[in-house]
Amino acid sequence: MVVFAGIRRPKHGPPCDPLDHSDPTAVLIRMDQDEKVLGMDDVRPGRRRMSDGEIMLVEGLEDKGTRNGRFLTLHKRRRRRLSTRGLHECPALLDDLHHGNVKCVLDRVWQWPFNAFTLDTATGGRSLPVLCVHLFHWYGLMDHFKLDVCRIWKFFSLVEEGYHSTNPYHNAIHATDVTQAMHCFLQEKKIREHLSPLEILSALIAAVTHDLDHPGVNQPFLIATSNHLAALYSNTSVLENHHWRSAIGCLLESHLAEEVASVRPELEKQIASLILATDITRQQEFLGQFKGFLEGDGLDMTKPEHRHFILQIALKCADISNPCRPWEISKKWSLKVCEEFFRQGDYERQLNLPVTNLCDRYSTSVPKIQVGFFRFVVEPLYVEWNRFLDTPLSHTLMRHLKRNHSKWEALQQQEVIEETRTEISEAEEVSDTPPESQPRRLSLLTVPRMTSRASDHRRHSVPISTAAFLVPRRESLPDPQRRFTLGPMLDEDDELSLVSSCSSVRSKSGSYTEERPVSSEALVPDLSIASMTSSGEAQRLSSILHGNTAPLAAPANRLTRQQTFPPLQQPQTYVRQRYLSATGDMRGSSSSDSSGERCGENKPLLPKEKENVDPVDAAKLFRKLQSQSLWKRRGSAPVGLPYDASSTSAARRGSVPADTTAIIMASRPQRDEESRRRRRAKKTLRRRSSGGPETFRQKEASTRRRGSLPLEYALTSSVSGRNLKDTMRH
Ligand SMILES: Nc1ncnc2c1ncn2[C@@H]1O[C@@H]2COP(=O)(O)O[C@H]2[C@H]1O
Ligand SMILES: [Zn+2]
Repeated sequence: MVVFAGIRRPKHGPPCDPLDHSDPTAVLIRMDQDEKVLGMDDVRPGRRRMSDGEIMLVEGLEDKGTRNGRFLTLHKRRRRRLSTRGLHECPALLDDLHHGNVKCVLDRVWQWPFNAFTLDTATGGRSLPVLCVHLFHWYGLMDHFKLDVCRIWKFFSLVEEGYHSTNPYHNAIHATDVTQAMHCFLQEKKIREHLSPLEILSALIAAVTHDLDHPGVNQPFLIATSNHLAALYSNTSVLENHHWRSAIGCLLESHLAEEVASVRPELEKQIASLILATDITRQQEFLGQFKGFLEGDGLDMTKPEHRHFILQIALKCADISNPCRPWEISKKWSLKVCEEFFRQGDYERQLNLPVTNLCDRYSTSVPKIQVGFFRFVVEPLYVEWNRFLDTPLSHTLMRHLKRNHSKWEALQQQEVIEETRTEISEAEEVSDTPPESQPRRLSLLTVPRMTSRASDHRRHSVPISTAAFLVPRRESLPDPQRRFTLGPMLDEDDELSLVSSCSSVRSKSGSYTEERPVSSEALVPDLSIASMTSSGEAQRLSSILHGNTAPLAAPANRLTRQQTFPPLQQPQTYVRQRYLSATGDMRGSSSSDSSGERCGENKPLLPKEKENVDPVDAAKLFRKLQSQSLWKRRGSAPVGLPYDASSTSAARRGSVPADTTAIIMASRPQRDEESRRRRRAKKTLRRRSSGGPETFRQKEASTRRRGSLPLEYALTSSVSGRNLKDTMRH
């Protein structure tokens, strides 16, 4: 044991032996696979079979083991055991195997090439509580704060439950990933040496709860759809405020709050401040301050405020650390985050809202998004982080970041070439086909979406109800070919994992299921945060959130829980009020941010409206409400602020009337795009018919003109403030 920041903790143990002699299960499994004594299909009904993930994990471990010869003796043991026992006769052994695998992953939890997906598979989807309980033990927090292990487990289970498993990206695995990254940063000497147990406790809880109850859409979307949270937090750090308040809700409900009563105010303050710092729109603010410290008097880590600032930066880095993971892991995260963006774009399209550039699967692509994100968001922060740490870990991060960046750039280039080729072949077709019937082409490297084809046809200018009857969209390449093109980007697993559990999906027979009618409820399937109940309850929630820190009686606990996450079983009479709804009675409730940081006061909310309106009229009603309530909504830009209509994202600010922007944005870019397209096609044809050689540069240039606003624009402006808010904020 060594003493660490006043806490007792075990030393790093030697790397565990995955096929430890005391772990007979692994032996049995290996025999099953190698010698086919027990085929997987032979497992009797009712017995538990190994999942694919478990088999892969064991195979991976075995490969390593058998090559270096460490497990030779096990081969002997294996034979002996097999003759006496079969896996199917003792399914409980699989639990041991589970534990062996989990232990193996956890023993490497301090290493950077950590794969949260592997831990999730090994733990049967419980990576979040497993990792956190492990870390709490590892740091000695259980002993130091005399925490009850059951309450700790309950707390992390609640947190896990609070993440939406239906989100491709903002789910519990992302929380696990960020917490592990935070753990790595906390191990860095410059930081570790000075941290107090309370700071470690706050940092870990903040990391694991930093996106709690994330709805899978960003703040501008919540504002544009008049979500009650936007009003509750005055359109300011809406999600981040909700995340930290949800974290406090879990502390209360698990009764962990009572166990840390002596430090609770400080703990809550730190959690709030750390989570609020993850608001990506505040990146410039933090970066400027960080640079100031590094270039000026430096940071004095003996000062609590400096330590807290570094923890804020550490959490921000951990939150966007996926580009710094090894390529295979990083790529997986990239695909997932883009799929979430694209889903939001689909919702926006269905609600007749202007589609955020970054979220439009038809006009942007994963490599494009990644290149912009790496260049304008991740690198600037990590350059400074590396300057501060300057350790083997930070060098490793930078190495991965650069390598991954180059790979995305190469993929983007490849995409440009593919697009150019397709453009030429399309141009040839154009000469025979009237322009009106030309389909919109998908980028070759977009995340595949296995939803109804019908939704692909829908355009802003086409009424939702008629969209389903349009002629199917043609693609430049037949499906199998598209798949092939996606080869370097996606493996089978990626594709499958991107299937939305909520969208229409391809049925087993291969046909596509019907698209659901458009209603705000259907659009965001798991938006539990919007499940506010009656105004009375909302008021009680408000009082709990804003300062009533007295120990809660049971009903109050239940209330917090109910407001934060969807009740497991909703009463029959429960009326959901999402998007279009807010509670009139809440007007009087007051709000104060106990952290004193960027948390807005309560403003009068929209008139009470039920969400279960006629789905066909949802968009109409939505626009009406928008215009009715606009004067009440506060935004960071005044309502009448002139804005650049060419920027979709700018147009989507909550403070700008959604109805007018929807009209402008729905018609303008499309018309422009169409006419540009025709001009381009004609030009290409002219060039080709005149027999003039077309250089690559020319091709590239013509391709670049395609689509709506280039990502670079959004991101560059975002760095200076405005568009980043609208695009990146999740
Ligand atoms: N690989 C990525 N590509 C694009 N955006 C990302 C990527 N990783 C993280 N982000 C964005 O950065 C944001 C950081 O905070 P969030 O986790 O709330 O939401 C995240 C996403 O919106
Ligand atoms: Zn996050």
